[in-house]
This record gives sequence, structure tokens and C-alpha cells, in this order.
Amino acid sequence: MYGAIESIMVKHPKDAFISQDHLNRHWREYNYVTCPDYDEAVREYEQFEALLKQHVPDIRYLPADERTGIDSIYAHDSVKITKKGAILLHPGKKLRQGEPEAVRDYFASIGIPILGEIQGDGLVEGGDVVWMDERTIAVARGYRTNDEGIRQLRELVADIVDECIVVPLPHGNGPDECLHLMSIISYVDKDLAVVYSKLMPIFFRELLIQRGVKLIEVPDDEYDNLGCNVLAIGPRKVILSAGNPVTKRLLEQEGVEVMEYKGTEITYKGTGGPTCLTSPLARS
Ligand SMILES: NC(=[NH2+])NCCC[C@H](N)C(=O)O
Repeated sequence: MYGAIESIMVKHPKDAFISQDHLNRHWREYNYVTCPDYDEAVREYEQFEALLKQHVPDIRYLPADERTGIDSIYAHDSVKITKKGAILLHPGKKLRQGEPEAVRDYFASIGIPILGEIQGDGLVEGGDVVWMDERTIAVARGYRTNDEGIRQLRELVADIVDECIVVPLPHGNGPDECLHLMSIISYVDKDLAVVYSKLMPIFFRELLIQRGVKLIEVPDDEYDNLGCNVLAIGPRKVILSAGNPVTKRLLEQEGVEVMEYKGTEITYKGTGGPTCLTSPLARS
């Protein structure tokens, strides 16, 4: 989605990364590229947060929670917001499976209704679910989201969605690596998206083109630097992790306003771009 964000949920590194000591103990099991520097992560986050504050009227902060680990900084994955309430998801990454319960409690405290949840053998992560328009969603079938999860999701959205397009993901670098649908596509406007076509099934790429979406192709090295993960805070207004000059230039050529933050610690090392760091609660 690309409508102006009116309300957004995030989790501050002080509540997800906790401390340098906590990061030192956990980054390996969470499969980070290397250990984030805590102080630098907090500085980077301040810059990221400042961009959000300039453009988003309402920012909500998930509190620290014992049931969650360092990946909970990526607030996008444990919940999906619909017009009829929130869907609590069930992450395929085992270490993240405590996150939806923490979101449930937080939403109860701020009065956000729950539409339903993915349960049992069903697995779905937020990064695998993309709104293509008001009544169409694309959901990836990969290592983080399985067939049973997709079946449950379809049931939950049956009366709000006309079509649920399933996009199979490739094996890529294997089950331990984070590969979401949002790793390979970010909408920046109704008719414009940033994509990494190499990992995209042909039918899906053709469908996007057929739907009138112009594709901005992210080069390989910028894909590795999360260049394909771009947060639209409004139509043609985006936040991008710094160090993706080609993607930035291509976006600007399409008349997109690009704002950057340094994301070495909070984005690159944990493989989570600006869309992963946020969960939009309301868009216009
Ligand atoms: N929506 C996203 N792409 N989130 C990225 C999450 C990264 C996180 N380290 C994980 O493996 O789960």
C-alpha cells in the first residue's frame, strides 16, 4: 500500500535489542549478518524515527516484552492490519513466535480490535503479505509462510478481499535466510513499485505489468543492502536505507521524493528494511 500513513507502530531498539550484552548473546541464533552495535543502532533509529515524525501524525511504540527477542524490532511481521481489525500472524521463524501475543496485549491496551489469528500448523509472516489494492492481496508461499497459513488467511479476509494471489518464493539462500515477498517488491504508488525480478515468478511480474505497475529494477548489490525494501509513507514519498544510490536515482527519475537513514545496524545486519521496521496501522 502507498496511501499516506496516518498511524504507525514501531518498536524501539532499546525495547527489542535491549543492550549490547543482549545483542552479543543472541545475534548468532537469530542469524544476523554480524552483531549490531547497540549505541549506533539507537543513533540510527533516532534518524529513522525523525523521518517518521515529520510525516506520520501518530506513532505507537510496542513495549519491551519478555516473550520477544531481538527480531521484534521488525514490527511488521507479527500482525497485518485490515479494515476490519488486526490479524495476528504466526511467524515461520520459531524464535519470533512469541511476538503476536505481545502485539495482542498491546492492541488490547490501545483499543485496536482483533479480526482473527493464524493458528496451529498455519504459518504467516507480515513480510509475506502485500496489499496490491483495497481488495487484492498477494501472499508469498515460502519458508516463513506455508499453505495452511495461507488457507487460514484466505478465510479471515474472505469478505474484505476479492482476490488473494499466491506467489511462490524460490529456495534462494535456504531456509535460514530471511526471504519475504517484501524482499522483492515494495509499492511506492498505485502504478509504481521497486522490485527484484530475479527472485520473482514470471506470472507475478507479468501480472504487475498487466495491472499497469511500472517496475523499478533494483541491482544485485543494492538488493543485498535492502534497496528493494522501501517504505512508502505516502504516494511517491518514500524512506530508503542509505547506500542504495541506483535505486534512489531511479526512484527520483519517476518523481519520487526519497528520504534516507543510515541503516547499517538496524537494517543491514538484521536483514530488515524500513517496511519491516514498521507496521502501518492506518493509511488514507
Ligand atoms: N518484513 C521483513 N522483511 N522483515 C525482516 C525480518 C528480518 C528478521 N531478522 C527475520 O529474519 O525475521
